[in-house]
Amino acid sequence: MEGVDHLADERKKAEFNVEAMKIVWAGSQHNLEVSNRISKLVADDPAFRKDDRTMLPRKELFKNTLRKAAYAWKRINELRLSEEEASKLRFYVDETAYTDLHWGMFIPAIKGQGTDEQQRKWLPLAYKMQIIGCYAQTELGHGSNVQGLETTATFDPHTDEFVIHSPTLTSSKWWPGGLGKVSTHAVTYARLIIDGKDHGVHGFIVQLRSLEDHRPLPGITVGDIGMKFGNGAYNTMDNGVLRFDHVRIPRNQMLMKVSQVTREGKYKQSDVPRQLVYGTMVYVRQRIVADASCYLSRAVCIATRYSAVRRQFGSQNGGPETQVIDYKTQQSRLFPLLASAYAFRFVGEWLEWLYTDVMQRLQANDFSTLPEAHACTAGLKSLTTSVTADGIEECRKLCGGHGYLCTSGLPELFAVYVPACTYEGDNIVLLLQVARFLMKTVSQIGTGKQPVGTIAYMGRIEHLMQCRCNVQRGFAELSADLVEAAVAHCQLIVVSKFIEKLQQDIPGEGVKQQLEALCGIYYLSLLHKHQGDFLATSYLTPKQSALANDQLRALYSKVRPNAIALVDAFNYSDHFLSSILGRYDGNVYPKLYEAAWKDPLNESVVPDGYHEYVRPLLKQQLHTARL
Ligand SMILES: CCCCCCCC/C=C\CCCCCCC/C=C/C(=O)SCCNC(=O)CCNC(=O)[C@H](O)C(C)(C)COP(=O)(O)OP(=O)(O)OC[C@H]1O[C@@H](n2cnc3c(N)ncnc32)[C@H](O)[C@@H]1OP(=O)(O)O
Ligand SMILES: Cc1cc2nc3c(=O)[nH]c(=O)nc-3n(C[C@H](O)[C@H](O)[C@H](O)COP(=O)(O)OP(=O)(O)OC[C@H]3O[C@@H](n4cnc5c(N)ncnc54)[C@H](O)[C@@H]3O)c2cc1C
Repeated sequence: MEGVDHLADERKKAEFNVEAMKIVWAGSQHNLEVSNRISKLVADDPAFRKDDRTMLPRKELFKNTLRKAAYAWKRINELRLSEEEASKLRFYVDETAYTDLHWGMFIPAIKGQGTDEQQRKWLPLAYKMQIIGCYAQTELGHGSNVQGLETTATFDPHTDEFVIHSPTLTSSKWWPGGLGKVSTHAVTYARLIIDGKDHGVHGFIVQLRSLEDHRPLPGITVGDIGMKFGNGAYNTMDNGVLRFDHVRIPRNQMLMKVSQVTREGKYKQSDVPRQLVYGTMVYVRQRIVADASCYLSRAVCIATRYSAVRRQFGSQNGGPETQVIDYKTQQSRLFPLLASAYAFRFVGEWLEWLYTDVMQRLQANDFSTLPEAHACTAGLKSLTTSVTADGIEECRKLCGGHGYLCTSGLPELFAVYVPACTYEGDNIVLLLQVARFLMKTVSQIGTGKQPVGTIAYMGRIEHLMQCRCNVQRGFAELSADLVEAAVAHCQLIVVSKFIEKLQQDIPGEGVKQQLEALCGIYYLSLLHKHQGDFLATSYLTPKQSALANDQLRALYSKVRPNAIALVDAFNYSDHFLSSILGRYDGNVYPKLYEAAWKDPLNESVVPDGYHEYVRPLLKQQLHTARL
């Protein structure tokens, strides 16, 4: 029935102020107001339609993305949107595009690694989109091992230029988003060679395409790497391949904040750590953590609403069947994900603060917190993206068969999100970085250095103080266990930031109580999952473990009546969710039925191909049957 809220009874059960929770989720009243305004702007504009995305062939899909990106840019300028509003617009348009890399990596790379003079030259062009850039680091042969990149940038003192070259097939740049078909420029990572000496990997601004006719410049071979996983999804992006054949660029196009090459060909290093060349990745990892809660909450919103609509079994005396959300098994799969969405929101806020703090310290030449910032961004990126990708898939299963339909919104959400486990650093490779940081900390505790920040707790673990460890010895052999330790460390950060959030003043009737329940679900479900480890190490007795499980079940019951309101607090419009199962009004069945008839396959009653391929079979069967 149109206009009826099928979830109204569920909404009436809420024991807290949903509007106040919306503010907590958004971060502030101001953020909520901006979100509401921009979300409506996008939802009301037919140019941002996206319900046909999974059905479009690649070329059409890609052209459509170009159209949307250009239109978004036009609206940003017409409406004079601020950076914050423009970023929200990108969020609600909800279509991965070359612009993500231009704004999200190309510009930050120039800002982070370019000198003031380089920034003055390149940033105004990039801000006005008079040049469009990408981040060309990964190659066919190497992604994780950045120091293994093969592209060379050889200094030519006669012409004061670098010669950028791809010496092997495996040195071809491979994967950069926006590179395939759109970017005019790339921040390109290459080995700096001066006078035959290899100075390692550095960033260079290289023009790829003519600003007149968009054709590749001499010496450049560039194109798209082909279709990726899923329909729609990440195929709106032109991930590219790029080869250089002795391409010359002026010396001043090497990004020279961290190290410089003089006119005479002298290599000079600033006082800053060389790891700052990796700074763009730290920035983006932090952004990815902030985004994880958005993707997870979106899937959880769909699965929670549908679980309240869907009924199976349990009818008493001809009454309605049981809502599947009332099954404890459904709750034990769904509610920890709901709790994780909130937990990731708060840890994302904290990581943004940490990143800002580190950047301010770097300005003042204080590099002391850089290793911790690297470990936190790498580890939390790994943890939150893995849980989110698995969580989206779990939400699909929680929606039964209908979750497998594209109109549920979940298949595309999974396909567009799952590469986050790989890009910006493979999740295992990043956890190994955290493990290395933890082992270094242990070795420093042995020398009497007190750990601070997110590793302060290690100073309170008695037996660690007796440990003497060499970071390399046994590291590879024990790496699988060390990765588990790294995950546990990151989970501890998430839990502690959730608890810190609860220590703040949180207005709104019942809001804090709901967050306390979710926080409990978050850490108790982790404890439940890893109870074998806790029991084996005697951190818990079997009795405590059983009590914790009882408490967890009690919290599921506490959250149950509030579940719909807790996902309403994410404040997602139907346009943004793009899911029949997750509709705000819960009017699922008529809409599923209606949508089926819109599938192109149903445009004709007899399908194309029937006469060539089906009818001959049927005729043959008829003939056999007569025999
Ligand atoms: C129009 C409207 C507006 C629109 C607005 C849009 C805004 C969008 C905003 C954001 C969206 C962003 C979109 C994202 C899309 C993502 C697309 C994907 C991009 C990519 O994938 S780019 C490529 C990423 N590649 C990687 O991540 C590679 C992974 N590998 C590495 O990072 C490293 O090589 C390593 C960490 C594995 C290191 O290996 P190795 O041991 O060889 O290390 P070394 O190089 O020798 O260094 C050792 C030393 O350095 C420390 N270290 C390492 N990394 C860092 C770091 N990043 N920062 C600080 N320190 C670092 C390491 O710990 C060692 O230290 P110690 O010697 O132990 O002390
Ligand atoms: C959708 C998408 C977009 C991307 N966009 C960009 C972009 O814009 N710009 C760009 O430069 N790059 C981009 N990339 C590339 C991306 O950054 C790399 O794919 C990523 O860093 C992983 O590197 P790899 O492919 O070399 O994986 P590999 O390192 O080859 O990983 C293969 C396997 O080996 C394991 N492994 C690797 N090293 C170790 C180790 N030391 N110890 C234990 N196990 C290990 C990994 O865990 C993994 O299981 C993108 C990738 C994708 C999928």
